[in-house]
Amino acid sequence: MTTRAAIEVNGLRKRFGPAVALDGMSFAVAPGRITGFVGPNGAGKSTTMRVILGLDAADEGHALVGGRPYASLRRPLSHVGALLDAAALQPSRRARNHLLWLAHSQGLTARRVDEVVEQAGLGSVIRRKAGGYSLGMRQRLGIAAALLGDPPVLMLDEPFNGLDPEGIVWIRGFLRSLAAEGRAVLVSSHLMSELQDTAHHLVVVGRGKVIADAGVAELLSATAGDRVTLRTTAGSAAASVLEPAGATVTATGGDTLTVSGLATERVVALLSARAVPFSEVSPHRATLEEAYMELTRDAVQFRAATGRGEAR
Ligand SMILES: Nc1ncnc2c1ncn2[C@@H]1O[C@H](COP(=O)(O)OP(=O)(O)OP(=O)(O)O)[C@@H](O)[C@H]1O
Repeated sequence: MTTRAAIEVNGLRKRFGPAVALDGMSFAVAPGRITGFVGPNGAGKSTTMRVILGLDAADEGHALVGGRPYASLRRPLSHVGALLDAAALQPSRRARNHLLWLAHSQGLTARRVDEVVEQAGLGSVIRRKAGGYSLGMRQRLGIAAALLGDPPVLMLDEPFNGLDPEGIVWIRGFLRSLAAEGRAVLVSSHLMSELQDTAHHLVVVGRGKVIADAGVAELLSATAGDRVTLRTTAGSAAASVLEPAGATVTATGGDTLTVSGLATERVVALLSARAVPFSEVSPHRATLEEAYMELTRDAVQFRAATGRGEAR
């Protein structure tokens, strides 16, 4: 038996005039884990989320939440909670009233509002006007709103935006606890370092389609390849021993070199045999940032021009 995906996006295509926003976007989001949704500016992340929520219509393809189109969901907040634009608030309305209004529209109680306010850590400020909220507080308010209907699926567009370091630590733990409860959590972000410690799975997109759809651990090991990090004060001596043995040696800053083409043990053996001093030889550990840069190298729409190259 196959478990139905919490979100299914299938062959979405969408143009805005001449601009192709989505060009065959397809992926699935599983319950019980955090799926990072990452890609360069303009890759189509927000448009995809808007199509899933029925806020934009796709030209082709379809998106399902819990196996059904969003438009067919009765009381949608109990199926999917979303934070798309934290700034979209009525500034003169008190934050609690904003949540009460949403709750009543879905047949939910004021008690539920108080629960999500506590969950989002807004207890002390919830009676203030939303217009006076910092971006971080707005993000928390948006998350509280997304949780109102206790939905099995959560979709958050750039939820780390505007959060201070404490807020970032809070949201990482909070998202993990939501996934541990069995919910599907789709999070878009540019903060790859945050996703490294947060997401279980990544859907990497560029120019309106999926470039990679894989577990975080899998992506990291594929990026690390067979590279070895070597720390030595005798860089030239090390290169003259390792290169004839088939290695490619690249200086990566300070006394650190990256060696590719030889296994870690072989590097240690060769350097030791020729008495080349070193303080570290270890398998290269890729960061998610590196994996992302490699995957999106060809898909970036707006990267600073180098030399006489074009920006596009
Ligand atoms: N309402 C709109 N009208 C015209 N073009 C649009 C509209 N919404 C999105 N686009 C275009 O569609 C493409 C995808 O945009 P989208 O906002 O979905 O990307 P994104 O990955 O969310 O980017 P970012 O990380 O910058 O938020 C971009 O080229 C964008 O300019």
